[in-house]
Amino acid sequence: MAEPTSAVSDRQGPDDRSATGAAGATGTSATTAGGPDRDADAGLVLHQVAKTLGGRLIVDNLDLRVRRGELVCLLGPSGCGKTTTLRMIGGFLRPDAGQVLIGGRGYTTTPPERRPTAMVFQNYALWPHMNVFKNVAFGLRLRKLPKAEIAERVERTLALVNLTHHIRSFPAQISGGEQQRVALARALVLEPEVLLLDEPLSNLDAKLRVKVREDIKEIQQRVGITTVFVTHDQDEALSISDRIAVMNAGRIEQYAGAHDLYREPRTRFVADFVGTMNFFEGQVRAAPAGGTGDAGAVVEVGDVVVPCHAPSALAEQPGLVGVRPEDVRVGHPGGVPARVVREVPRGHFTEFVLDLGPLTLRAFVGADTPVGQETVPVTFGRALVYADGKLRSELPGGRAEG
Ligand SMILES: Nc1ncnc2c1ncn2[C@@H]1O[C@H](COP(=O)(O)OP(=O)(O)OP(=O)(O)O)[C@@H](O)[C@H]1O
Repeated sequence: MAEPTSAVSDRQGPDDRSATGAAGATGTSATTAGGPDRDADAGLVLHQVAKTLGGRLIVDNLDLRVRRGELVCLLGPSGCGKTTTLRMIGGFLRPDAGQVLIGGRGYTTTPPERRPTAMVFQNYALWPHMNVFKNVAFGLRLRKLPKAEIAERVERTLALVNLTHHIRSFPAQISGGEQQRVALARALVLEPEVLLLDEPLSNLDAKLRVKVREDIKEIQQRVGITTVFVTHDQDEALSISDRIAVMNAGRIEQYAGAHDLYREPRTRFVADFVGTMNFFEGQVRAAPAGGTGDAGAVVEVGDVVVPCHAPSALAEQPGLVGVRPEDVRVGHPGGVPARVVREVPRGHFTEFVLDLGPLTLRAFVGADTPVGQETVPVTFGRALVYADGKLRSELPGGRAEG
């Protein structure tokens, strides 16, 4: 097990003193054109970080800036390079190129134990023969801190994660969620500048995962610690992050808050990966005068013409159109008739599967929408238009998207 790391006391990171290893690891000032952001207010900066493993480029010139105290999720499908990126931040892997800065200091080539970072692993990596106190105290003992200080810091941290009552328990005597909180305490007790979490909830059942992720968020906010959290679970990322970096094939496709990521996915990949999206080939045009009520545009899919209130762009040619299920509006006047294929009650909303001739759509509608009808009128609230995999957001006359 790698031991989490100690804080570095002077303003310079070790990279600034010993220029070895990764390309460009040293001496770049904040004012250098194209250089990294050395702003000490940036909790963590990755600048053009790259890594090849087994002859494959796994992380591809990645840039990331995490503000002090911010919780950022690296979200992406299996194999996209999330863990590799996290391991480079923690010092367990050395980048082939690029720079890692923490609090404005360079740490690109610094070993894990000399970085102001601490990692929480997927499998907790607790020592089974040590009780909770000893597990949490382990890193402080290695640092040979005085006994009284160790006891004080361990007790304070266990109180923070609400585990004081288990201080003498062994890992096998506590639940999975509690074990995860011990792992968190073991990282936090070192008072790192950056906390790294690698799929920390994947060993927990679904209900407990929700509870523990809320605990982690609450503790992270209370401590105000800069945090990078790796997950492939979009629900987890959307619910706890200040910002989310969506990764695909070693690159960040989009870096934004949960709301923007969901409402304004900049690429087809993000639109598809985050949430549910109806995608189809269609043409988005200005509405013919007087034809579609108050909708300013229409989406044409074959012979079907659906009124649309807020398209991201109008296009002369058919292209890829994306409509979120909650933007498929059911029961509005002026809509085109759609056959109801299926209605699935989902508690606070109902999922409709709708047949519009050339198109099958999913719609999420309020639980108060009448059910049991054969056909329903359909309009679109918002439609996103993608060209070459990228969101088109220009509208004629500079009209902003509604
Ligand atoms: N030491 C290695 N040698 C060769 N290939 C590796 C090595 N470590 C990782 N890889 C490959 O790099 C790719 C990215 O791995 P990484 O663990 O970063 O992905 P990830 O996004 O965290 O995925 P997951 O969600 O499945 O953990 C994978 O295809 C993996 O097989």
